[in-house]
Amino acid sequence: MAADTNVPPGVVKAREALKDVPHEPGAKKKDPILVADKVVRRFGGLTAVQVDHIEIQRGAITALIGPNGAGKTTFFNLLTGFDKPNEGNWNFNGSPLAGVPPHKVARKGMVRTFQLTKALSRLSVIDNMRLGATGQKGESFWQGLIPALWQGQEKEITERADELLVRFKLDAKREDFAGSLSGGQRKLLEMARALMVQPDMVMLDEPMAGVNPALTQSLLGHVKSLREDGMTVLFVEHDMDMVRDISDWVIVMGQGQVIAEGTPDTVMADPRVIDAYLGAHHDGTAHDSAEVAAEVAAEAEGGKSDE
Ligand SMILES: Nc1ncnc2c1ncn2[C@@H]1O[C@H](COP(=O)(O)OP(=O)(O)OP(=O)(O)O)[C@@H](O)[C@H]1O
Repeated sequence: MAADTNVPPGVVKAREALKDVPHEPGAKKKDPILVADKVVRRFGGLTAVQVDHIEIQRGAITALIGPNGAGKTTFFNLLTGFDKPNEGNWNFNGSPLAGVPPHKVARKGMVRTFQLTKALSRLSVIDNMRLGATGQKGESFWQGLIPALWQGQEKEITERADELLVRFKLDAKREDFAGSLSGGQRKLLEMARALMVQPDMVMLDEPMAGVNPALTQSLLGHVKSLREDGMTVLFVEHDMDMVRDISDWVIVMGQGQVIAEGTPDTVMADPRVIDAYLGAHHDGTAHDSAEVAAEVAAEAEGGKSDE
């Protein structure tokens, strides 16, 4: 069979790496960049995360989906050092990361995006980018500590920031307050900021939330370009169109656990996944599967306008 010359090399590589991976929770990958075991996070009596085993394929785009309250954000926070687990271990690029603080996690090459907070909104776009070079979320950290960290590398950091602003078409907004950007431009800034540390893996928290349709394609294009640049992407998203469009692999969480894994089409047709969404949102009345699938799709659509 002739190779499809229109498929970008990053996509071919990711598909090849995942083609024989079984579609089951905790499936082993050919070349995992991240491997986590027995990660548990409890809040009082509630077990928010209880992930037995998870592997993320290097160079692929993996979506982490699941109904509200499934534990996706908590799991992201644990992996990136912003929260501490009750139990569990994980390795990134072969080095253990449990207990490592966020800025060190970022320097090891794993970085997550953050929604722009109030403090960050009051900084200019270029200052947000410079702050991204520390792998820090910002907040109280930026005031005192940053200038010291910048000494000697300020020029290099600013040059990289400016290059990224051009790539993400935010250069005209360089001096504007980040708070003045539109929803979509904020998402672009969040992504550009994360790239300041030159990561191997980027974790995106709801990259499409609040994005106007005019910027949707541009955002999707930027996420796909990360894969073409050899980066691994793990993202949490409720927008099922986006999940279907850009993911090589989908991992589904339900009640803190991984309940399904596979390619987007397999996962979205999986009765366990449909049940998990219905269990979280509906009264449990029996439906036939076509009706249920339509409801899940409608919920995903509705979820978008709620954000
Ligand atoms: N700091 C906290 N204190 C107490 N409970 C928490 C805390 N953070 C999360 N939880 C609870 O843990 C569970 C998992 O929440 P989490 O936000 O991780 O889910 P999610 O899958 O990201 O949901 P969503 O899609 O709505 O963002 C929820 O029941 C939530 O109420």
